[in-house]
Amino acid sequence: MLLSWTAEQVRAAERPLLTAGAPLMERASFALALAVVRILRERRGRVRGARVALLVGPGNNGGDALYAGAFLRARGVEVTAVCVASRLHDEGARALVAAGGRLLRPGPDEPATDEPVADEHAVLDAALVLQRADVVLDGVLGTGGRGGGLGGVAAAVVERFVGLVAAAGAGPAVVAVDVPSGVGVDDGTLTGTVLDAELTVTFGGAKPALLLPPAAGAAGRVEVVDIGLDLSGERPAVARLEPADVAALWPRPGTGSQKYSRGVLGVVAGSRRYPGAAVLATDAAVLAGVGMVRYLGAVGEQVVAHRPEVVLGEGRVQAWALGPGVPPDDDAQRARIQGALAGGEPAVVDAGALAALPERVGPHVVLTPHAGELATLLTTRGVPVRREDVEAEPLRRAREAHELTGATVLLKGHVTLVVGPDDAAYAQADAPAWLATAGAGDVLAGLLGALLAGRSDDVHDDPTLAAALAAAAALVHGHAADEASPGGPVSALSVARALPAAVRHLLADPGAPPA
Ligand SMILES: NC(=O)C1=CN([C@@H]2O[C@H](COP(=O)(O)OP(=O)(O)OC[C@H]3O[C@@H](n4cnc5c(N)ncnc54)[C@H](O)[C@@H]3O)[C@@H](O)[C@H]2O)[C@@H](O)CC1
Ligand SMILES: Nc1ncnc2c1ncn2[C@@H]1O[C@H](COP(=O)(O)OP(=O)(O)O)[C@@H](O)[C@H]1O
Ligand SMILES: [K+]
Repeated sequence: MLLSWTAEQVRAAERPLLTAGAPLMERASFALALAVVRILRERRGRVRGARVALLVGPGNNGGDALYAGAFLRARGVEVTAVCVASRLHDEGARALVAAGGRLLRPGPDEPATDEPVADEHAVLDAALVLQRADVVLDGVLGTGGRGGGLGGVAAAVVERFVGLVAAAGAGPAVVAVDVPSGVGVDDGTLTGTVLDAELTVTFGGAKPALLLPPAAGAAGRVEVVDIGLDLSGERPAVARLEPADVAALWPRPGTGSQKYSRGVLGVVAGSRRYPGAAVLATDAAVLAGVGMVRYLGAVGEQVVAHRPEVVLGEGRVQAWALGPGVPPDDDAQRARIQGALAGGEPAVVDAGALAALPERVGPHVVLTPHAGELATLLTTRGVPVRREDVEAEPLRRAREAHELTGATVLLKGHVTLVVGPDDAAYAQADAPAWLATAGAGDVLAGLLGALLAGRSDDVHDDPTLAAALAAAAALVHGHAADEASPGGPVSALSVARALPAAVRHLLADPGAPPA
């Protein structure tokens, strides 16, 4: 599991070590320099003679970059620090200069003020230094940053540099120091000017912005460096499940299992207008490995024609998947959905079922909206927001929906967020963008329903488990998309079809990357 901690948690964990004189910045900057060396070897074979440019802000984040620069000088790298703040980490700057590095000061401003930049030529010179480098280290702001993007000379230099790279069609590798400078470190917001990185080297533990959309998109690959912080007593702010976690959560049949003990999933989905949603949700549930699927709705014949394993009509179930392909004016399905939710079994509430949600439910109910549906849900409950507002602050909006409804909330997107009780939050980035295709959400509803049915007793005992199961379903969904068509387009049906292999691979070797 990849865990992240807030800036305050990390600072608190650093304090006793700094008091004891632990060389945290040396550890951080040395690891950072090694990451740069690896990239230089990959990019140009040789380290000696390479060019590295540092974007340096006023605090310790800039200090990390400067010390890393001094290490790189010792390996024969040409290092230029572009200092974009009036203050500078003095010892770091001295170390770099002593090692033969160069300091460039394109302007006097602070990193995020709106003051006009005095000298356009100096900005262009600095941007050219960055463009001509093999690697650029972004050390303007770290956990001391207040979000909202860069300003002043930092923004001017970064914008100019990005323009030069776009015009040239290629540029240096950008490595963010701890976080991409200017992101909302704790909430993952991304506004204003932020330099996109291909790698973020982060210290002590990941920060929420590295996992959360939209900021995570600017972070690239994330490498966590252990600098000796003890965060074991802290509750992580945001977690990301990895394959081994999913293997531990997935229900496996034993020799004594029979179909009822493995769990029965009730599916209320589809309509004459949208029969495909019922087919996809039931298909996914069967293929995810549930004991039995019961279908309730108007298109049972089509469901059974496609999946003869499915049983039609009412009966006992251990969990529900509700809502795919159910239009708002379908009174019969709406009544079934409300009846199902009244029964207290774990349930997935998707698409058309979101409008039938009672005022309050428990966390054993998992809502699976996309951003537009979450905006509608919040708006109907007195928080008027638009889809763009949800996309700008997905964690905050998903939390609001959890607080207003009591449900576990899975917010779909390129990164799928799950929030549950006790501030639990997961951010899963397992899906290729090809998965953004009609019907993919219906597959997720069936798949998650199957998982809830298989672990229904455990969810009854501890409803907070639903959040981890929802995150696990998002991971499996993404792996199934990769399995269906590695690196290429997928149809929702092919994703459902790939579920048995995706689950098999995760259970057999959870350490292996997706196909
Ligand atoms: N504390 C430690 O011992 C360690 C810290 N480390 C590094 O130190 C970083 C944190 O350093 P700092 O606390 O010095 O903070 P930063 O270097 O992130 O920021 C420096 C200062 O910039 C100013 N600032 C922030 N946002 C601004 C804005 N929008 N406009 C203008 N000014 C703004 C603030 O006054 C802030 O203190 C971490 O991200 C990490 O890179 C690492 O060296 C590991 C050890
Ligand atoms: N850019 C993206 N990259 C990866 N996965 C995505 C992206 N956009 C959407 N998805 C995933 O695709 C699925 C789409 O679901 P949904 O919006 O409900 O579509 P539908 O209702 O057509 O099934 C979700 O699981 C979502 O997380
Ligand atoms: K940074």
